[in-house]
Amino acid sequence: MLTSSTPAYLPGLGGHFATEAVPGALPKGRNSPQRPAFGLYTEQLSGTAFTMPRHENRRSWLYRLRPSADHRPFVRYEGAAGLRCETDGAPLAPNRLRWDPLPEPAQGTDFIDSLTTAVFNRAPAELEGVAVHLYAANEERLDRVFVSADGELLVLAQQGRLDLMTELGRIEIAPGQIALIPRGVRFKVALPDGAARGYLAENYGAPFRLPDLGPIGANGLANPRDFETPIAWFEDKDEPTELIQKYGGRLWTTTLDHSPLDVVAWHGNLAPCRYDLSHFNAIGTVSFDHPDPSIFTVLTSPSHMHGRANVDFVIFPPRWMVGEDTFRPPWFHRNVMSECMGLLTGEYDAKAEGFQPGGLSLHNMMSGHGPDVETWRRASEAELKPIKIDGTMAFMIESCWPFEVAGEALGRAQPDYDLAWADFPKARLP
Ligand SMILES: O=C(O)Cc1cc(O)ccc1O
Ligand SMILES: [Fe+2]
Repeated sequence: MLTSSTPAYLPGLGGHFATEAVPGALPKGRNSPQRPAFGLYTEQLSGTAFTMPRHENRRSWLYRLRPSADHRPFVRYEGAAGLRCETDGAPLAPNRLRWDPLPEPAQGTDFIDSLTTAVFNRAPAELEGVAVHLYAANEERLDRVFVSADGELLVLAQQGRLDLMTELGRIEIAPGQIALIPRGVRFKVALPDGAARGYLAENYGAPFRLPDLGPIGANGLANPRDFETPIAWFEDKDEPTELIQKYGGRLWTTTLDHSPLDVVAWHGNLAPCRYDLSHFNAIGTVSFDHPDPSIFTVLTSPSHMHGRANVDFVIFPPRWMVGEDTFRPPWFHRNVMSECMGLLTGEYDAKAEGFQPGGLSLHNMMSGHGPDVETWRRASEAELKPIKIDGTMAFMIESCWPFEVAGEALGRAQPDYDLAWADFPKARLP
């Protein structure tokens, strides 16, 4: 049995896993025996309605030291002042926006208190929409556990590793790797490098899944075997532990007399996982034209309209550009979908400057955008030999619902982003 302090993982996405940290903890042949082994408590964690069709049904069975029902009332949590899906009250303007990375956090800022909302749409109770938050932490607080009842969390590490100690196991991610934490799964965050920065997309809607591949065939893009789910891990800790829950867009707190990360064994298909974006099998043109960025979809959360995503998580990874007679960077476009982009490392091929790693941009429904003037000039004049776009990883959280801008974030936006598209020379007719 694996007992080392290094997390161990089970490969695959969408499978049914069974794992126990103590031999004999997992019941055999049934979910809720009369007397579970060692006096463990049985709990079903449902990520979809009981009645969802089988291929979309997500739930796991947890066997834990204490039932998670054992807690006193939650009261409002007053920290994490930046985690607010609220506007400044003004109507949403059809402006393009871009942000520099978050400023240095004050000393002693942990992961939870560092969470800062940038953009959001819909509301948790609608079970649709997504919020994009950033984190920049420099303090480890292992006596505090976080959980979002509002949505599934997609964690994108940009600087510094995270050790996500979840109820279902421990996940380590380094910059360029992502983690997916299902709605309702509790976790605390260790910072092996002492500090960390990154992004958090909180998906209120249908759980993320791999996109259909259509004519691409049975393989490609993100392959299921590259996702890794942790084996069961738990802590047996009878010490005061603060449990901070995001619920209805607000934060709530209660203090337990034990760690809630006490799941000794579990089985099912609702579990956290991680994925290294360098495993993404990028597909692009080998003839001409710049394809739609949907070819770079890692994960999708469908909306109720077939083919139109509640959220697509899209990346722009290192890749060869070989298109002939083609303007190779992203074209000018106006999109019915709304695009929020971040940059994990390197440079993004549509922007010559101003879009920094750790930064964010917003191009909402029907906002004209695309290459900045410098990128347009270079790409229009470039010799079209094969070139490798390397050392870069941008991503997009694309949603069918236009994003609102958090009041606090609006004040931090770059004042002159529109200038990225000023001074294009006018076309000359014959
Ligand atoms: O706007 C962006 O930079 C994202 C994007 C990239 C691309 O290659 C095509 C369309 C698109 O929206
Ligand atoms: Fe775009």
